[in-house]
Amino acid sequence: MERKGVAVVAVGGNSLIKDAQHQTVKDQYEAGAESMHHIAGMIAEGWDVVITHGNGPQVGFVLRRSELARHELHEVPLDVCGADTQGAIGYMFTQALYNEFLRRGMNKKAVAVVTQTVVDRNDPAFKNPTKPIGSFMDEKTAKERAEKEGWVVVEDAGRGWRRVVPSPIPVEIVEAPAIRTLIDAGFVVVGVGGGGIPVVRTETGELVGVEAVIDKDFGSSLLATMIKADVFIISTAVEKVALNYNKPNQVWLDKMTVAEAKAYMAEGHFAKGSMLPKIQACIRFLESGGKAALITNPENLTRALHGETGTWIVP
Ligand SMILES: Nc1ncnc2c1ncn2[C@@H]1O[C@H](COP(=O)(O)OP(=O)(O)O)[C@@H](O)[C@H]1O
Ligand SMILES: NC(=O)OP(=O)(O)O
Repeated sequence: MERKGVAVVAVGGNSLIKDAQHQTVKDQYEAGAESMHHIAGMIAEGWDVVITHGNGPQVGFVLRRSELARHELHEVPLDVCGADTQGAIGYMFTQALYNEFLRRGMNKKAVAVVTQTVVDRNDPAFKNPTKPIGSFMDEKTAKERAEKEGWVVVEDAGRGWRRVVPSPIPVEIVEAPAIRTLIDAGFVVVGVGGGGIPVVRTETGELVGVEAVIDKDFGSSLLATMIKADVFIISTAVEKVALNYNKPNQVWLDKMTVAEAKAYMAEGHFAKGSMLPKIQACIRFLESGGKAALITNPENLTRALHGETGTWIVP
């Protein structure tokens, strides 16, 4: 089969948790399997794929479980909670892909890589938590937790209140060379879950975990740069990016250049905490030598790769 190139596909958190009523492991498996079904479609067409994913809700659930059990068991630091989510989501995705390849009669294998992401220990984000994790709460519960448990809480994009933690900028993906080697050997890789487990380098060059959650779009974009991916794809809930999103004069975009994306960003078209980091992550990839970035939803991945839909961002 003709090889089309290497694609890094960042799968959004909403692909795993549709709403507050569908959060069980079974629900998450089914939601993840749906995305894997669409990604298997692009693999069948010849793309070599690295799948990355969010972990915002899940890492908060693991942390909360640890806090609620502290009268009986040791607590789990946030970096280890992140590692736990990579394992659980990596397990779900690779199993869903295994079953998908079996059904399609495809000779492909998927593997999940526990991934560490180096951050700067002096990143100002450590003093200014911004990354929402875990469940949504009402304002009263959020304020009580802030008071009693020392949480920092914010109102998250009109959807309710959430706990926030530091989210430093990723500097290096430690396992990027291993991921590239696996791709070159024909594996489908699941990696950089939750943007990678945040670690810092000590003065002697050793790695140590830190309490933070990296933005998965930024971690995924850095991986795409480091492995020289041909295309960086963000798979989220919308088929295309819009100007004047959700307003009467909304316009869907087929394509924009980096310069146009920056101008639209300055005009405030992309919401902070949702579309803005995705556009910024695409710009970083393209300004670091990447040739093309694409934002679309899982069901339109192959159509978008044929140039029929999605929003393409080019240098
Ligand atoms: N200009 C825009 N165009 C399209 N979607 C937008 C825009 N601004 C904000 N959004 C919202 O951003 C969402 C994607 O962000 P988010 O839900 O945080 O992603 P994910 O969980 O997939 O990483 C879209 O589903 C849409 O609701
Ligand atoms: N780590 C991260 O960015 O996760 P979400 O995309 O689920 O918020």
